[in-house]
Amino acid sequence: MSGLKAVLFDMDGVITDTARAHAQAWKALFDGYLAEHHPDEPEFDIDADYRAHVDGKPRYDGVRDFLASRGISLPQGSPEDEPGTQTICGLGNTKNVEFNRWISENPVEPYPGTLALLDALDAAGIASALFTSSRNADAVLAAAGLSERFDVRIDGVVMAKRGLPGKPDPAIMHQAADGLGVAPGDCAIIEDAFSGVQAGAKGGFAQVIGVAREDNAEALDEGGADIVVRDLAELRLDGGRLATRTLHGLPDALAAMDAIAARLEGKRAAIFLDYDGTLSPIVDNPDDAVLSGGMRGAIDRLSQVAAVAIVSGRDLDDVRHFVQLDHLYYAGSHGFDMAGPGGWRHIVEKGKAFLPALDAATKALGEALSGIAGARVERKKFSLAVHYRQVAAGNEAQVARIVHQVVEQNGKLRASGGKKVFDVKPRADWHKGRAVLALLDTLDLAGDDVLAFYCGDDTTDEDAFRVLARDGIGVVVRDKADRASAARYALDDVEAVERFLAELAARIGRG
Ligand SMILES: O=P(O)(O)OC[C@H]1O[C@H](O[C@H]2O[C@H](CO)[C@@H](O)[C@H](O)[C@H]2O)[C@H](O)[C@@H](O)[C@@H]1O
Repeated sequence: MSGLKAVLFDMDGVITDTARAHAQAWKALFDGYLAEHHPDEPEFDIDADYRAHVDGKPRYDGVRDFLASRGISLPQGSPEDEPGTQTICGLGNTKNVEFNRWISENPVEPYPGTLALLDALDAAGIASALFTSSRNADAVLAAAGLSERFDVRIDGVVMAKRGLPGKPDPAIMHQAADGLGVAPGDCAIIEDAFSGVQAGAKGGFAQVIGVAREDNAEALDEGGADIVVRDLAELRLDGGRLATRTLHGLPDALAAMDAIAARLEGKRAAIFLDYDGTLSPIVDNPDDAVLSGGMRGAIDRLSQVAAVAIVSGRDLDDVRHFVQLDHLYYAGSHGFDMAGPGGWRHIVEKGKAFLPALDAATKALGEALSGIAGARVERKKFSLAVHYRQVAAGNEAQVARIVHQVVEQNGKLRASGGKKVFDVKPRADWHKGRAVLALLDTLDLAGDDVLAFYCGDDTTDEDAFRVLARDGIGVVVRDKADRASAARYALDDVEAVERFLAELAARIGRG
């Protein structure tokens, strides 16, 4: 197989975090329209309806397809129709007003993993281009500081001028490849929408990469993606093709100490450490996960030469009790609850609204799991964990079913799988990665003169690896089972973490 000559990127949800802005704008439009004209129809489902009917499509196609899914048809109208006009175009224009309001009121952030991949493509001499059905590409790229980043850009405005059909037709992707002078068979497509991966699969491209930031990996796979990742930080170039980074394939952080030290030169260090499975070995009973004296000493020495914070899924008080180093910063409940020396405390405001939902889920899960021996519900202030390490193998599927049922009925929470645990967290845009960024800000460490490290072992740590994918260093603790990871280095086990922290402290101390 020859190497890629170009990679073609979709925009919303692939380059910028604007897919949720579209989803919210569509919801505002359709909920308003349905309430007024079809009050018996259920509201627009921001996940299911968004993905099935509007994601990735040109604006007016999205209006038509969603309304058709509810058996509603409207006249097409014209693009000049005022927002609010009862036509396909009029409703599409209303959605656009909502979308533009969102981007004027919220920061538009490029994903660090995408920027890291773009850098790697530049370094390898592989061209990149952007295609999007959006007519707002100018505004979105400007807000993200990426106006000049792509030599070739085919957007919704160009599509309208050239009369190009929308996805799942691959015309827009072919035009982007043409613009670069590269044949489709030498290009990879990166897409987060079902209609987009379908288009890529039809279009004769060398590789189609699906980006499943939510629980839609299976759908993208079925749509024709060759590789599905959660974030582009999980991709690497291998022989000129895109491949997934996995725990077992990542370079060892101890062996790469010289390269790591070189990146530290002239910089201050900020070290973020997960607790279970990283600082203390995984044990059967969460109450027994004590920190060894050796590890405590290594963390303490590191904290003399760098800022150190512990970022855990555990309750804040619980993890502080295990670590027992009062001069460190801590983030508990997956980052919703933070504390530091001198009585500093910061509770993430948006977490508070979820306390009743967490209370209800704790009660429902406690009752539903009471008949399953070994199942345990651990409540943290802003999250909860359902442990099944001590559940008989034959009953594990039942625990999973109960957790998913309770979470679905609750509606305000989401569950993710970890090491023999389901972490149940608020359905809010907050996670360990956001907590790391917030702590860097708080500690005045958010500049270019700081190199941030994050060490972790489980799926919830991937959020932190992703935010540091370009400007920081993610180090993941390997597991027997391989899986994709956004980290850049790996360590074998908790002992290796201790050696790594000790070596890091020594090198920072010397340098
Ligand atoms: O973010 P972390 O600090 O890694 O916390 C993640 C969860 O860790 C704990 O559960 C895990 O470790 C236990 C003790 O080794 C083990 O018994 C369990 O199977 C693991 O999933 C903790 O109890 C949870 O609250 C954390 O969410």
